[in-house]
Amino acid sequence: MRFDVITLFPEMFGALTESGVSRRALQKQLYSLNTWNPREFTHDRHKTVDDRPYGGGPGMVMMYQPLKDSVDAIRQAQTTKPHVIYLSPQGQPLTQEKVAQLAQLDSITLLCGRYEGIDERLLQTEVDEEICIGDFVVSGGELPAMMLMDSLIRLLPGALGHDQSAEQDSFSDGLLDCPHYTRPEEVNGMRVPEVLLQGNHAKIDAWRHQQKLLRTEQRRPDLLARYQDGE
Ligand SMILES: Nc1nonc1C(=O)NCc1ccc(Cl)cc1
Repeated sequence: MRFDVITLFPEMFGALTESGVSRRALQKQLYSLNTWNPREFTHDRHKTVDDRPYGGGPGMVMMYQPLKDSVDAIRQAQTTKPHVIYLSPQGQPLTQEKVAQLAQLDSITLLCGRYEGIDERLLQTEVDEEICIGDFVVSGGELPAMMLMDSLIRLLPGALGHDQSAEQDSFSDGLLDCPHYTRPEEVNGMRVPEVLLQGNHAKIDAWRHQQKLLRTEQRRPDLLARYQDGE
């Protein structure tokens, strides 16, 4: 998987490349990451990437030209046609199902906005889809982009060791995850459920599935409805 990211803060993406599953996957060359700073595609002394909004109002808007030139440079840098995604609260809500679909692509370009927004003409002409990671607002598209990238990277073959498989993830089967326990068997007077200690794997699997259903019904009945409809 090739990732290209358009961002004013490329150093933020060290959070992915410096630790954990995403660091190891990069070392194993399961994906590549190139960041592109629109400031390097400006031609004025002040490297201007934003300007005041037409129609007035607070804040600034990211200008079309530096972003367009960034996208053009990314298209020029590869033979594959990248799938261009803009992260914003105006996008389609991200689901694990969508992540699984995107994980099949060869090249994804992520456009990270800052300020109040991006000139709409760039979105209309260069962006294939807008994705929202939750109904809340953060200060820029970088953290949402890293969350999307992390959810994709962990699904790449070889990213998770054989002992952690993405198939058993919460949401991978549309249900919430079951409770987990590890040593010691008793801590502060609290014991591990006996079924998990007896080594009967059919019973353990049944208990875990029942816990997933119970937890989903209690915490996210909306997901249960979709699960039962076999969606
Ligand atoms: N929620 C979300 N899901 O995806 N992105 C978000 C989000 O809050 N982005 C902040 C943001 C996005 C674009 C611009 Cl120009 C400024 C700030």
